[in-house]
Amino acid sequence: MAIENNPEEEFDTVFSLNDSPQLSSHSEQDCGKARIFKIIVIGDSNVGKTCLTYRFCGGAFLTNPEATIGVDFRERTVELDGERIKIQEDHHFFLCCTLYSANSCSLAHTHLLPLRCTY
Ligand SMILES: Nc1nc2c(ncn2[C@@H]2O[C@H](COP(=O)(O)OP(=O)(O)OP(=O)(O)O)[C@@H](O)[C@H]2O)c(=O)[nH]1
Repeated sequence: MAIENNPEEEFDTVFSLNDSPQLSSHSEQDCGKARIFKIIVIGDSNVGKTCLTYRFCGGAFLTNPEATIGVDFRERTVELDGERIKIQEDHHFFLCCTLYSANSCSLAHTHLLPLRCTY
């Protein structure tokens, strides 16, 4: 069973360079303790990638999202079976375009791609 963060205390997120630095509360101390899982979220523009990841990492729905240019990055630490696990999430619009052209398939929904796990 996963124990979720208290969003107000442990919401780790890194927004794009244009956003306020006060929103980031990433702790360097956490990096060495938790196993890290990286996830890529891809999908067409305006399908809800930003809101989905913000909701997962921040515990709240983003009411006024702006279009993401390039890549957005957030992370969240959860406790699973007594182990601290850090989930790092990138969401990409450009990668989606690349996959869309390569596969000639529709990416009308948000997709989650597990990338790798590091210690
Ligand atoms: N009704 C509804 N609207 C949603 C939901 N998730 C996101 N939206 C709306 O969909 C629009 C796009 O959401 P974003 O999260 O910015 O979408 P995105 O895929 O990150 O868009 P890009 O940054 O352009 O790639 C916004 O107006 C959101 O308010 C949802 O679950 N339900």
